[in-house]
Amino acid sequence: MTPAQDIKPVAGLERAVRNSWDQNNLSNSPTAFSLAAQQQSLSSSFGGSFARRGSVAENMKPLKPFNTEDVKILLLENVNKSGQDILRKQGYQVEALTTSLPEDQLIEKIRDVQVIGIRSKTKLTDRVLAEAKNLLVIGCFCIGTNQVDLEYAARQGIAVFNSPFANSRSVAELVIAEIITLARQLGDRSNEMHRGTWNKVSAKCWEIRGKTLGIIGYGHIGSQLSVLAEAMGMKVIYYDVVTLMAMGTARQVPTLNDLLDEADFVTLHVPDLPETRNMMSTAQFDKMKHGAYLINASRGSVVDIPALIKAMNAGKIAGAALDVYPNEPAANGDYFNGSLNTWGDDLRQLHNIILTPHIGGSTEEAQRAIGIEVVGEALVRYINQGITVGSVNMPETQLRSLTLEEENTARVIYIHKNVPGVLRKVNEILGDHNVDKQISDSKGDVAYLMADISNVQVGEIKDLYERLEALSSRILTRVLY
Ligand SMILES: NC(=O)C1=CN([C@@H]2O[C@H](COP(=O)(O)OP(=O)(O)OC[C@H]3O[C@@H](n4cnc5c(N)ncnc54)[C@H](O)[C@@H]3O)[C@@H](O)[C@H]2O)C=CC1
Ligand SMILES: O=C(O)C(=O)COP(=O)(O)O
Repeated sequence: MTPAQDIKPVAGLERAVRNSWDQNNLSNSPTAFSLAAQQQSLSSSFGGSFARRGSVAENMKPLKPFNTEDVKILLLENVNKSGQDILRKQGYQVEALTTSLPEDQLIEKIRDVQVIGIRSKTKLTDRVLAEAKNLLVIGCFCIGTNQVDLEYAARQGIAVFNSPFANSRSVAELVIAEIITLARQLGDRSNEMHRGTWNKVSAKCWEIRGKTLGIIGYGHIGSQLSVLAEAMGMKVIYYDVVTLMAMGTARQVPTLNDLLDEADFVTLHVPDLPETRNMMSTAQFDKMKHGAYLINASRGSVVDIPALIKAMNAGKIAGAALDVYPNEPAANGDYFNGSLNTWGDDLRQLHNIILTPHIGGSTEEAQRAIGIEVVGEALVRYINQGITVGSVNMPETQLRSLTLEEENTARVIYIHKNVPGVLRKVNEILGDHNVDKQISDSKGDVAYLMADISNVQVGEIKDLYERLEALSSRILTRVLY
């Protein structure tokens, strides 16, 4: 059973109508989750077609106490079927596309959906998110979240989730393969054979045993790689901005230059941040050992490609493997056609360079695991129960899952500006009912409040909802029951 099957939607009044941070520019027009529709689903829930008390077996089924089929989900970039299946089983409307979309088409589609699932290519900028009036949640079916304006999303009340380590192993294994491939010039030999040339050489081909691997960024991927590399007889050093426990006999070095001085192979596993942009450029290549190798499977922004080309042409760098690039296309097809990158042709001419199309995390195992994790442990729990554990841009809050046995109970979710006095006003409104549990936390400008209230009648929910919506601190109100 997937975790998502345990998370039942709580029956409910859902409203995705949102105010933007600037209350004056707001559209309050009802959406797919309009009040009328909610009331309709509400009355059908209580009109006998939906029994609140059911057998355990009945409760194991994906229930539809509110119209889950009203929830529209757009999945881009070939999100794995494992995730799609769970969403469809929940009853949501799922549209799954194999590619990313150009911005104008993305804007057109995002206006209409409550949930979007993306991978590393789709850029959810403030410009795009400003149009996403119905969006409740973004699922990044990958590790990196640099493609989403996380702060802007939070200020719009849109939670963002990712899969923090389900593809780490796949990346680490790819890098191991690349280290050996570069050390033995396998790419060149294979290309020669494909062209019909037998070129048996041992000059400048090496074992990796006893060589030093320098890992920049010792997080999930860097530390996995460290273990694999040591098992193959390499010495491992690493550089990270934080002090981290070494795996095995690896050793943290204090500066990037220390790492570049010592390493035979340098591999990058840092996120895309202002501080990591072009962190490998001319000065860093100059610092590397003569005949060292460079591997980048992190983000294309981290390596200055023209500087790498120069260092390789000068013979300073003996080989490189690139999985990521500054501009990556939205779909499979032509890439090095000269229009995207002026350096494309120069890169392709180099010897002993492995160029892969951002496939570090592209294995069956990783994609299946990511699909299940992002959907089951993030999206469904968030849509159905408002739980934000694992969110990368909202405070992490959790109350135990509400069950359908709990009569006259509602879960209030109130995402609001993190300003003084909000809790007092919210509690004045909730105070007419019995507040069983409440949790509130903030992250930067945004705070997230969850409260389970009992002794609330269905007829009272609309009023409760409207009073919360009227508060000036409000970003998004949801009442689930
Ligand atoms: N090629 C591919 O298909 C994939 C690429 N990635 C990329 O790999 C990156 C790393 O992934 P994880 O290891 O899971 O991330 P992580 O967050 O676990 O580790 C990143 C490490 O980099 C360190 N770091 C941050 N800034 C630094 C700096 N300026 N200098 C040195 N260290 C710094 C952090 O302290 C952290 O320890 C992701 O952010 C993503 O962009 C991730 C998965 C697949
Ligand atoms: O997980 C990541 O951050 C990756 O870079 C993998 O991206 P992808 O899912 O292959 O678009």
